[in-house]
Amino acid sequence: MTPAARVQAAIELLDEIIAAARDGGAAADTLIVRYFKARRYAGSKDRRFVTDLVYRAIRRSGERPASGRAAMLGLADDDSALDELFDGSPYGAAPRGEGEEGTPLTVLPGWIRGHLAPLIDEGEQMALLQRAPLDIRVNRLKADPDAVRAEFPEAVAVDGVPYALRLPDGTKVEQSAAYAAGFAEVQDAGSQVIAQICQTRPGMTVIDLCAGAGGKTLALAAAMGGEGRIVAADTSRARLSRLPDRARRAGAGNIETLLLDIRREAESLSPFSGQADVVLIDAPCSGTGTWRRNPEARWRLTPERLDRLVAEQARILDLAVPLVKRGGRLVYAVCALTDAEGRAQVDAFLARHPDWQAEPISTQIGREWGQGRLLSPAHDGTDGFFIAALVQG
Ligand SMILES: C[S@@+](CC[C@H](N)C(=O)[O-])C[C@H]1O[C@@H](n2cnc3c(N)ncnc32)[C@H](O)[C@@H]1O
Repeated sequence: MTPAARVQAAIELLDEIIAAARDGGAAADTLIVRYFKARRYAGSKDRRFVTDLVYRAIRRSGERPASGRAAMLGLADDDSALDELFDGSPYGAAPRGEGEEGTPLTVLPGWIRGHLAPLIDEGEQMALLQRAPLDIRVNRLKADPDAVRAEFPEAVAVDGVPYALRLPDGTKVEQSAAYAAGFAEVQDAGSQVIAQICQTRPGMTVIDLCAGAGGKTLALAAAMGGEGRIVAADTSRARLSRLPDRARRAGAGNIETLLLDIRREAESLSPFSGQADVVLIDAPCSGTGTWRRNPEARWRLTPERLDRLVAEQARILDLAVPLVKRGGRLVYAVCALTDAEGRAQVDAFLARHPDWQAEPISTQIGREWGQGRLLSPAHDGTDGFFIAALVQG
């Protein structure tokens, strides 16, 4: 493909990604794979070049662009070599029209700013344009950090997160011997902090109520040394079905999965009433804290969707209450930086359940925020999270 044809391909792909974001269609990664499957003439260099252009254009557009062409022209505004490729050559992008404007550089959709925790000021918001680091968690069920570090000599430790290692961007973790042997999992250091805050110990009964594919379940299992019981529950069969294989690879033999029927969760959970030493709610959320990793997700969130998520989080929190045994803890986490999902959500929970209180969280990561802690990309170098530990008074 000529350089100009690559620009045109990026424009076409961005058109598809914009439409999918607007209409709830497939994710950008999926659309990119499909696009190149149907265009076998594109070589690996073409694919890399086009994909890089697409993600650079997505990253600099907090607001959903009007079109793929507008998004690419916006990118070309800051890159004269790219601008010259709008040359009208065969298969290439048409030259810029008189007064034709590109999408302006924005970090976030305008409406979300007023919803973010005030700690996430404009300076902190800029960090959401950067690329996220690549972290792994050493699986202490099978390996020790020194052995894993020997396989990744450029890894650096993450302060306050004992089993986390930060790797150079592009490290092929999933092709490493350490990964194949179950010695390491890819996991953001902030996610590892959530598991730490759960303070799970061998012999406990633990319910991971929104377990997904089990990223945090596996970290909880590692802290339990394989002793005790972990129930990994979720309403998504697709996500939950990935957990048994991951658990086997990690050597975690004490995890059971529980598929929940949405709105009938209480029925399936009733056998665990008053049983759990720890319930973790890693709730469905806006994902604002992970927008560095999923920049296109900024185009999918709407005020209405945010309201629905907040209501669902409150419902799940209330579902968890009867499961926690006397003296047990409920850990609530969202990878979100909005107050409605974090600080205000927990305040509302405590108002609904006056016999519950928040426990101080002892970790050097993050900042105290309301009755919990806020981790942010700018302050902590992790994904953004709000976390609270709740106990019955
Ligand atoms: C943030 S994700 C969990 C990620 C997971 N804990 C991990 O570490 O990889 C939120 C999960 O909540 C699940 N979920 C949504 N509504 C739920 C409900 N009512 N009960 C349980 N799980 C629910 C979603 O299917 C999704 O997997």
